[in-house]
Amino acid sequence: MAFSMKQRANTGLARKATAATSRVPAMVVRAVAAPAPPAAATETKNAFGVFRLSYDTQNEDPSLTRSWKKTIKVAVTGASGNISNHLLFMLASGEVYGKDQPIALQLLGSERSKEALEGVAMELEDSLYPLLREVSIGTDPYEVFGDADWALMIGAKPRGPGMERADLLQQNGEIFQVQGRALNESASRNCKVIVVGNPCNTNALIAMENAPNIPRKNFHALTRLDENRAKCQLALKSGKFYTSISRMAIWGNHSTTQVPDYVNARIGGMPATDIIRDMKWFREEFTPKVALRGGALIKKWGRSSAASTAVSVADAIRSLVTPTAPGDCFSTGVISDGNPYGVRDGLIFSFPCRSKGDGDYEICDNFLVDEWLRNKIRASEDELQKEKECVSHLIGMMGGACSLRGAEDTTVPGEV
Ligand SMILES: NC(=O)c1ccc[n+]([C@@H]2O[C@H](COP(=O)([O-])OP(=O)(O)OC[C@H]3O[C@@H](n4cnc5c(N)ncnc54)[C@H](O)[C@@H]3O)[C@@H](O)[C@H]2O)c1
Repeated sequence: MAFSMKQRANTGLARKATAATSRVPAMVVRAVAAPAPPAAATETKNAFGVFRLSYDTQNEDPSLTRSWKKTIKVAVTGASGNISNHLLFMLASGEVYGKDQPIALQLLGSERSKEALEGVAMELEDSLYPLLREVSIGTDPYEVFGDADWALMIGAKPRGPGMERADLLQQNGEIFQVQGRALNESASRNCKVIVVGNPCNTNALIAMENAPNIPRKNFHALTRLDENRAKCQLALKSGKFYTSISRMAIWGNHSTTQVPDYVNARIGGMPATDIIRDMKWFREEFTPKVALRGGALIKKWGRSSAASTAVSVADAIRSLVTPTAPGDCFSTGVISDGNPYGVRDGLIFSFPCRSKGDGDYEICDNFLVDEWLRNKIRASEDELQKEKECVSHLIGMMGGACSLRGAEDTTVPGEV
């Protein structure tokens, strides 16, 4: 296989970075705004495009590439972190977007993870994936999101000792404000965005509100891991294989207020409650087990889920690029505007959704919401509203007061 590794042209970088500077972010400004001393200029130059791997398609066997689609650009943040360490190789292998879908990976890291990011690029190069047409790395989101068709936003800071949820919302919220603006400026106008970094619902809201040029519908918060965990518990309890489980929806926030919906779940096409005839188990074991699964894993393993999270990101993408089976659904946190369940507008809220496989989706409108479900959904909605008020200054909203300070912590310990 022929390929070449090229240093990126400096002129293009300088042009874009300067344009970005005039528009805001501290991250970018630091790198290029002021008349920079020579050392800083060199650093900026090297911070992006150290690796740019492009295969020479001219001399390739056309029988291999003739049926391939147009290359898509996938930006990934937190690209040298634990989740990405699994996900990037799944993306490059073709098992997510399809075996006829070439991709370009555009990887964003933080200043601290620059070296590690180079290591990731080297690993990708050495893996010789034919569908991986290009790898580029950087620390400037305006550059890295350039023309991205997908943005998988995984990078976030972990919660430090003694840090409250409100502090985490602020700290990571600022990252998503900057990156939302960068998406707005640089990404494809129909970029699909999946936010993984926690607190993912509110981070997705912040990114969305800072990216008015991209449709609000295109922003997702990852709740697919919660769905997969719920399916696993139903499979274990019923003794049926997980592929027989359908309509397993997660409602609300990716926190312990999330609502794994056993009311509408099916096992082998039958209501789950007809197969597992134990309402006490559903309410007192199933529901908390799913919501607290992340914390339980950390206790056993000493770190938060990475491989299963990567699998769930892959599942979330596949759910958007392949048609949903008739009657089934997938869970994803999306904008609540105009939803059929009376959840207030303006929140990123997990709903049961379905897709035609064109990258878009609609919220399923035929889920039964009984009183138990309604009360749980309302509690998660209230929590998301409070989170929104805590970050009002990051989304151009006036007058929000953060009532989460000192409140009960509903985030799985160690998950953020
Ligand atoms: N939604 C979910 O279901 C789910 C599940 C598991 C983990 N998570 C969250 O995913 C996030 C990542 O988890 P991980 O295990 O990969 O963490 P990690 O600490 O291994 O990796 C995070 C990476 O992000 C980078 N980073 C930090 N700030 C950045 C910025 N401003 N721009 C770009 N990169 C930046 C860090 O340098 C680090 O390499 C965490 O917030 C975690 O809580 C979400």
